[in-house]
This record gives sequence, structure tokens and C-alpha cells, in this order.
Amino acid sequence: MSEFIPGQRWISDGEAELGLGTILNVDFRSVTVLFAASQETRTYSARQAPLTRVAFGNGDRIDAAEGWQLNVDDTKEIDGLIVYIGETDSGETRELSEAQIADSMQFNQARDRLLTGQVDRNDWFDLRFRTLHHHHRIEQNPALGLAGPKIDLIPHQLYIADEVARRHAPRVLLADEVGLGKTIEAGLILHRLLLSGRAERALILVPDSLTHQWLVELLRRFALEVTLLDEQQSQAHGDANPFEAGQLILASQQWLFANPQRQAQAEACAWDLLIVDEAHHLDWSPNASGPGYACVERLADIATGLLLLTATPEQMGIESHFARLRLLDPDRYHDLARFRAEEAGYVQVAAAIDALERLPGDDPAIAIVSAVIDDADSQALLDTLADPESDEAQHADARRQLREQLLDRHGTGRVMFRNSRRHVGGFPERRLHVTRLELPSAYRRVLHKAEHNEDALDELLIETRLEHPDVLLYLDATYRALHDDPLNVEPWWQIDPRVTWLLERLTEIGRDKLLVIAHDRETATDLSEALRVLGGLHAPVFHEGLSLVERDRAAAAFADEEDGSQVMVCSEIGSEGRNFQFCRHLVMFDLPQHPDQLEQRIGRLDRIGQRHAIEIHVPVFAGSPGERLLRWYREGMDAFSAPHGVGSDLYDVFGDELAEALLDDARLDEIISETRVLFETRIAEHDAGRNRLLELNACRHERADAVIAAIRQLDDDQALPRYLDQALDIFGVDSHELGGELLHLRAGPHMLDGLPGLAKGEEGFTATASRSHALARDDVQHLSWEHPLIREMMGRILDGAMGNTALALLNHPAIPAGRLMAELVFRTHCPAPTRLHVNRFLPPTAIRVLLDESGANLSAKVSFTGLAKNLKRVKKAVARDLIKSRHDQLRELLSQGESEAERELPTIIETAQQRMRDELDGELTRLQALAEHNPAVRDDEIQALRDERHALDMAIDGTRLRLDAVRVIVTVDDDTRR
Ligand SMILES: Nc1ncnc2c1ncn2[C@@H]1O[C@H](COP(=O)(O)OP(=O)(O)OP(=O)(O)O)[C@@H](O)[C@H]1O
Repeated sequence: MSEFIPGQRWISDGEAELGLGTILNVDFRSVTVLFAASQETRTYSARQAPLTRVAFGNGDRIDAAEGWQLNVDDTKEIDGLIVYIGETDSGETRELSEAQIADSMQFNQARDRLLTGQVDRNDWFDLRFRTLHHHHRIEQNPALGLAGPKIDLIPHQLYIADEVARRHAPRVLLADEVGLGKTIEAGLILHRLLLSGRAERALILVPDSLTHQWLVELLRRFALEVTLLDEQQSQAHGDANPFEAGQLILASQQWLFANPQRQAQAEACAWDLLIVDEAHHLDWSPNASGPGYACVERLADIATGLLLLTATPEQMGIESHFARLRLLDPDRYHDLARFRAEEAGYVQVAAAIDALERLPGDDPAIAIVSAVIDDADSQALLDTLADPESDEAQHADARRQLREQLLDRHGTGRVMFRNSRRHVGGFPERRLHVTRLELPSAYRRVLHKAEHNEDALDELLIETRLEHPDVLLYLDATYRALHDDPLNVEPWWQIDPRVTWLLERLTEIGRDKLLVIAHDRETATDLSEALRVLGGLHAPVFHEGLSLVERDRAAAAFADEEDGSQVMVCSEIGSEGRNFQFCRHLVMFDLPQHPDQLEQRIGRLDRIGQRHAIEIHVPVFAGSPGERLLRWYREGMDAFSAPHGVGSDLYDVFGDELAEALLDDARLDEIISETRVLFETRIAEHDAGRNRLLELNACRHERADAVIAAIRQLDDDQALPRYLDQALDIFGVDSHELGGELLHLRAGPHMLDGLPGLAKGEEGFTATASRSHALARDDVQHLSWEHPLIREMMGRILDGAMGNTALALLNHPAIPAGRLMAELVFRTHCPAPTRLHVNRFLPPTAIRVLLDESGANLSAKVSFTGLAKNLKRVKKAVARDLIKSRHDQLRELLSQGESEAERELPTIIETAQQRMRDELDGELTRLQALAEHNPAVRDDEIQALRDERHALDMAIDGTRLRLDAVRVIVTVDDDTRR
């Protein structure tokens, strides 16, 4: 029995969480202890108190109640209390009685916990060591942040995500053609930045109609929980800034742009990343910018990173496109004329890249390449490539490097990424079905009037309050506007033959689904009503006037495979960005006026995931302006066959003239042939210049392949299921195999609280480590090293004390019983701001040292696994007694282990530094060379990289070792019973 004296410090064996206790009273039967930090008092039997005396040794660091720290050098005893002697942080020698130690002092460190008799389970120690090992591996993996999301591995998306997310403060325009996965790319970039600590806070601004879709995509595919903010939610925060309500905020553009007070609140926050979807709507003109553009401009100024997403960057004109580029980099994009001139030069760059394929052995090709390059290293590469003496491997290497340099140094690629169907490949065919219908007499009357003369048309515009040429193109809207006309008494859909035609199409396609898009929201609403009245069909409507909930309900009613509606009716703007690729029939009830809008319509169906040819049905009235517009689209630019990316150019030139020619066939013929000529010229120019460069730049296949290979390696990592098994067991999560590689996880009765997705008494979730199985079902999560549950478990182990002490028995024929061994795990600790993501070069690294009683280092001879499988558990109380009885020996081994581990530290530091320098110096050289040619490389980007390199150098240099975990091993005889 120990002798208790008031003022001594003890810790409860059974309730270590009570903290450091102080003996208050002792009599011959009982001892009373005050645990001041947790404000608890306990009285124990003096003979069997489950308490361990806290006694520090040389080298330990103690917190004094007065707030200072003592580094212990020596001890003495006065009246039964230990007095520690040592130095404070300021170098002063002081004494500290144990009674004056801070009550709040934590015993999380392995050494303190061990010496105060707190031992964890052996399997916890095992899991801790394995966690360190896997964490070390995963943090350095080049696919970090890209392997977890539940997506198909599509090269162009992964290339963009990898390229953009590795940049300091990425600011880019993601401009892939409609439906190629810009949302996925933005999600991947965000995910990687978050996982690597390069971003913590992001604001995502999307059109009202897409908020829910984003919310769901971010959750299902990226396991990211975002806060969806609207006015109601914001008001619930009272005076507090609602944008501080979460780290990832999703908000509707319409709501924010209309609300200056909320904008001010958003601007008052710090954002690492701002994402703006459908950015072509940001209204800008040389004379004035609209509230949306102005709001994004201010936020873009504050936010470190910026992603603008649009499939049709030039829909609002080239100036407006330029204005958006300026949001990304105001210094680079300040002069529109210069921007245009640069674009003209892209033809030569593209020609030079193509010429590389003809080298060596083609003198004109050398001249073409020489005309573009003007720096020494490119010239050296060209010399190698042109030299017939170089071998094939040298040629290939020089060609590849030169190609990269030309793209990097002379192209647009750094700020804008645009993939097209043409080079991504594998997209379905588009088939156009046009039906000519008779004009109903009411519509014919209107047209007749308009055709009459210009004054009559003006009158019609005044009377209907419609715009020109809408009044001619959307005849149902015109009819509705003329409701005072005594001949227009019936609803338009009663007289419009497109309605019966639509009903016939629906019957014809059987059980297939069909999406209808109409220009006008009223047309959409009325049409839905007409289908109900005339065909008995439930056709949900989807337009900008509906609330979010109504819109999502409509989309869900349409999407449901079993019980869903066969048809849905959308307005133009209402459906932009939505995913309807489960449907292959599109009806364009009328035609939009801008080719980009036409492409946006088709893009609802023609998206990644579409498995069938797309059937585009267009009803037109014979001889009407609508039919003339159709001719312009078909004959002028093949608008229905594929996206060509030049629609904006054509609209800019011919849009106004076309509007004037909608009643004039002869004029229309001229416009169509002029359009065709310009179409072909532009296609040829774009193919030769900018588009060609954008295309070459949008996906560099070697890089994409390397990223995919790294992801696949993690996908196939056999260590994951083993680790998961062990971790789930220890954390108390129940897991059941469901077959087909599926696992159902739910909280067990003793689960440690706060694990993501799991709460006691709740359903839990189904998950699989197989990417293909996860993709096949919406309700199945993708298990990977990046899954929130696994990250949380690993984080808790690494940040906490779990399993950092253990004691086990070893029965070994060659070692006599009663011998002691210490298995020490040291961990590198490199304090650095998270944004440096120092882990990519030096993740916490474990050094294992196994010492026998005499201090001999056995680490190289006896592996962790080899030893672990021969160890036996022991009861906690026995373990505690064993430790108490061997305190001095253990202290000795701990300090010796530290010296052994320290010997390995310099090599670890050097290797990490080398890796960091190789990577960052390479990137710096590349950026500097780029900056000479490509003003899209910002000075601050280069400076930031230099600063980063310097900061990393210092941080890695300051790496220290810490004892992370210790296992005491005691040898026993065969017949030892415990
Ligand atoms: N890698 C992928 N794996 C699985 N599904 C994907 C992948 N990429 C895209 N998709 C799916 O394809 C559809 C189109 O992708 P997304 O919405 O990101 O395209 P987008 O380019 O943003 O389209 P839009 O131009 O219409 O805004 C979505 O349903 C998306 O979930």
C-alpha cells in the first residue's frame, strides 16, 4: 500500500478522464481525492485505492498552476511531496512542488500516460501504428483528393482537376462544352483543396434552379456537406453573419444578386474559393455592369481562388467573355484589342505543334516551329528533334517537351479549359426530326398583319408589348397577348396543332421519356395543362418562376423510373444546367434565337451518362418565321448535329439581320449563304488556332493517365479493407456484408460518438470499396481512404491519445521470463500552416525502435507484424502493476529510444527537402519560362510559389521527433497464467 499525503498528485486508474487529482484527506480507512479540473471528489478505500502516483522525471515538462512551464532536471522530496527542479522557458531555474502543478495538465503524451499507468488495449496500439503507416502513404499519393469521389475516371476531368488544384490560388474558367462535367471538375478541385488543407472555406453561387442539384452532387459524389443559404435561413441567424454558418456555403445567384445587404455580409467573410456556375449570365457590357457581375467582381477580389463555369462563354458576346476573363485576372485581361490580336497568333502556334509530328526530316516544319519559339531551351529541344543523329527515344522526348512548352508558353490554357465532344469522343449521335404543321388561322392572321408593312408590325409590338422578333417566333405568346381580340377566345392550346402533334409523339415513343422545352414560361405552364386536359397526362412543369422545392419535386417526378411522369415541360432558362440524360427524346416546342441556347437545350440530354442516340423533335409551322429560323440553324451552321463553338460569332454578325429577314425568304436565303460561308471560315480558323490550342490544352493525356493510374492503385489497395475491419471493430461500428461487395455499416451499442453518417439507433449506410458498384447505385457510398468516416477515425487516432500506450506479454523460447522490452514509435512533427500542405513532402513519419532490457536495438531484426502476432493480452490492472514496478528501467529505455530515433531524423528531413525542392523548383522554372511568353501567368503566382518554397524549407528544417506511442513487452514462460 502506498502512503498518501495531502497535496500529493495522483491519477484515477479507472477514470483517467477526471484529470490530475490532489489528495485532500487521508485516514486509516479512506483517502479523498479532489479532481479540480473536472470538479469531482472521490473517496476510496485507502488499502485498495485504484490510483497511480504522478511522478515526473528528468526531461519532462510540467505546467505550473501559475501558468508557466518547467523542464525538469532534478527532484527532491520534502514532507512526502515531490519538488521538481528545472528550468523555465525563459531559462530561469525554479522549483515546483507537486501541489502547485496545474490541475488542467493533460496526460495525453505517450510517455506521461505510460508512467502514470494508463495503458490502452493492445489492438488499439496496433491500429495506431497502422494508421500512421497508411496516413503517411496516402498523404503523399499524387491522387490525393481525387480518389475518393464517386465518379467515373474520365481523363479530361481528372487532368483539369489535377492541373488546377495544384496551383497556388487557382483562378480559371471551366468552359467544357455542355454536359461534359464542369460541375464534377469543380467538385474535384474543391475536394482536393479541402483534403490537402489548401482551402477551408468556399462559396458556391449557382442559378436558383441548380441549388438542389449541386447540393446533391456534392453530397453523393464528393461526400461534402454544404450549407444551403437562402433568405429564410439567413434570417434565422438574426444579427450574426449567415455566411459564417458553415465552411462551405451554397447560395442562389438570384437571391444574392438581388440583395445588397446579404452581399455585404458575404463580402465580409474570407473565402479560399469562389465558384460561380453558369457564369455567362453575369451581365456585363462596355457601358455598365449588372448587379450580378458587380457582386461577383467584388467577391472575386476577396476570394483567393475562383472557378467560373460556363459551357457557352461567348454567349453574351466576346466583350462579355473578356469581362469574365478579367474577373480571373484583372492585370492580364485589361486590353480587349490586345486580347484579340493574341488570339490571331494562335494559328501559328497550332501549326507549329502540328509540325512537330513531321520532324525530323521535314525542313519546312523546322521553319514553322522556329517562327514561333524564341527561347534557348525550346531551341535546344528543336535542335535535338531536327537532328537525324538523335535516336528515336530522344526524338520522342524532345517532341513531347516541345509540345508542352508551346502549349504552355503561347496558349490560353492556363486560364481557360475547354473540352469538346469532338476530342473527348464516345458521345451519342443526334438525330433531328422535323414536322411541318399547318399554321392555324389565328396565327396566320397575326403574321398576315405583320407582313403587311412595317407600321403594322410596330402596331403589333405596341399592342402585344412583346419584343421583336419574339412576336413573330412565339406565336402562341402573341396570341395570348392579343386576348382582347374577339376571335381569340379559346385558349391557344386548343387551336395550336403542335399540342395534338405532341400527344401523338408521346403515344408513338411508348414508355420512353420525353422532355419538352419551350421558350416562354407561360407556354410551358399552359402546355402542361393542355396535356392534362387533352391527353389525361401528368406533365410536371419546370420554370424559373417556381420555388426550389416545386422545381425539385417536378424533376423528381420526371426522373422516377418506375412511377415517374413520361413527359416534362420546361422553359428555356428554367432547365439550364439540369441533368436529364436518363431521357433521350427532346421536343423543341419552338426554337431559341441564340445558337448557344439551342446547344444548352440539347445539352440537357446529351451529357455524360447518356446511353442512347438523341432524338430531337421539332414541329414548325410551314412558311412561318419559326421555319425560317430553323433553316438558318440547319443550313447556316448544322446546329443540330454537334456543338461547333462558333454560334456566338455567327449570332453577333447575323442576329439582327436575321430578325429582319424572318418574313422575307429572299433575304433569308442570302443570310443563310453568308452565314454558311462565315461558319466554314470560323470553323477553319478556330480549328487552326484557338480551338485547336484549347483542345490540345484541355487534356494532356500523359498526365491524365498518370493520375488515373494513381487512383486505380488506391482503388485496388488491399490494405484498405483490412484496415477498415480493424478500425470499425475498435470504434464500435457494426458492419454486415450484404454480398456483391457491399457493406452495411451502423452504429454498434458501444460506438464512440460523433462518427460521420452514423448515430446510435439510426439506420447507418451502405458502402463499397468498389468504384463500379458504388457508381451503379445512388444510395451506396464509395469507401476509400478519403471517405469521411475513415478520415475521421484516422484523424481521431492521430490527433488523440488512443492506443498510444500498451503492455503485452511475449512467450519466446529463447528469452527467459521476466525480461522487459520497449517498442517505441516516434513520429515526425513539422509545425507549419495547413495551407502549405507540408504533408505532401513530409507527412507524419513513424520511426519504430524496439529495445530489449539491456538497451540493444532489435528493430531491424524483429518486424512490427512479426512481433505483434506473438503477443498476448494482459489485464489492465496487471499491466499497471508491471509498469509501476519497472518505472526506472522504462525511463531509461525511453531516453535511449529517443537517441536511436534521432539518428534517423536527418535522413528523413533531407529526403523530404529534396522531394520538395525537385517539385517546386521544377514548377518555378516552368512558371518563369511561361511568364516570359504567356502573360496569363501572374507575377503574384510566381512570388507565391517562391514564398511557399521558402516557407516549406524552413518548416521541414524545423521537424522534430515526438514519442507517439509505446508498448511495453514482458516475457513470460509457457505456463505463466495471467
Ligand atoms: N466522371 C463522372 N462520373 C459520373 N458521372 C459524371 C461524371 N462526369 C459527369 N457526370 C454526370 O454527367 C452529367 C453532366 O455533368 P455536369 O453537370 O458536371 O456537366 P456540366 O458540364 O456542368 O453541364 P452544363 O454545361 O449543362 O452545366 C451530370 O449528371 C454528372 O453527374
